[in-house]
Amino acid sequence: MIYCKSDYLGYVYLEDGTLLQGCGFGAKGIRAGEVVFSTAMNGYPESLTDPSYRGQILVLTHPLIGNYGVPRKQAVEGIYQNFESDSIQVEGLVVTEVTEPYKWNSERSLSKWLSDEEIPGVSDVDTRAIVKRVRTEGSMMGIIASGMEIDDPKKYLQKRYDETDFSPLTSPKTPVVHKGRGDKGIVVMIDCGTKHGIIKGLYDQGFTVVRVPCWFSPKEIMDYNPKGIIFGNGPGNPNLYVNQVKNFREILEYKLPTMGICLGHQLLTIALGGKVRKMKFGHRAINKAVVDLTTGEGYITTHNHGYAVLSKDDVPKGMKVWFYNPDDGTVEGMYHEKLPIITTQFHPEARPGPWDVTWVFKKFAKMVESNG
Ligand SMILES: NC(=O)CC[C@H](N)C(=O)O
Repeated sequence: MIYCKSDYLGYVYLEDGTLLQGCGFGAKGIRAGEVVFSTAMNGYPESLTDPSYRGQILVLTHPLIGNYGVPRKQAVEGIYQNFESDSIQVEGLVVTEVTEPYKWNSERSLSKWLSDEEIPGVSDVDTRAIVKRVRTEGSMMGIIASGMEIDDPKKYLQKRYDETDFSPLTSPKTPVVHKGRGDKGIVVMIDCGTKHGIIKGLYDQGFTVVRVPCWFSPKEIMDYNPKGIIFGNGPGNPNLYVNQVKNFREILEYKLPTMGICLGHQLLTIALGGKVRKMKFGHRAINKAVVDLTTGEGYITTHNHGYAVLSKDDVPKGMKVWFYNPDDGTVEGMYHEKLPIITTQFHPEARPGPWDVTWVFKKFAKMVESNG
């Protein structure tokens, strides 16, 4: 019998039959999801609240998680400065060891935060064993159980991650306006589950950012008379966003300066006739290298994606590869030959990673400026 600080056990079950026993922490409960891992050593408040993690059980490879606790939410013009959305988005969290916080601005412990938001956590399992399975077999469904036993795994694994549309859970129901400090005008962000870091990146350029629901029609979007359009990040399989892709095609006809980030990069690829496919286990980290093909420069960037434009063969006509990942050749950004369209698969807003590529927002602002 293992000793658990929490006094209750926890389990992680992988769809290939692997069962790990550890300790439960956070809320008692049982949830299913796609099992994914991130190698980020810090930034768990940002990662856990990133809506792109909806439907996923997150395994963190760094062995000590929780050291700096959970800060109080701070917002400027409705934009969170230290969280990516209102609440925890992951289905569950798996770590090696969960620690008590030692930081002046910590409001509560990681464990308390998970309890408050009814999210189960499991600690004291060999996270390397899980990562090795996922790396060799590919991403798979799994179950996390905290303070509960998994009676019949099949019961929980009916709903498949790849076939589920999570955007109704992560997109705002009505438009949200973040009034800018400058006079750069309005940009509309089509929000299927965006990170607040992206809104901040645009706001810092002086724009008023209007976030609209992911299913808004081109007319409803154009009624704002936007100076630019942003397709943000979001959860799930991009190939399920059929209606949005149809709308995007229509919006592209207006030839406005357009930027796609992560899911937005994928949806723009599909809208323009390219292909987005599932990766074996994805990129989730804050230290992924990308190379800018226009300058030859390399950058260290934040990633969270399980799908991608896998090679230049999948790039749509008219688009050029802008960035690629030197480890596996994934296309990590594109630009249009003639139209003002740029995309990045990585996260230029960085949070919680390095700020090497925040200049992408400046580039977008310049595109808007020169479009008049
Ligand atoms: N961060 C994102 O926007 C992720 C996009 C998509 N859900 C993927 O996993 O590839």
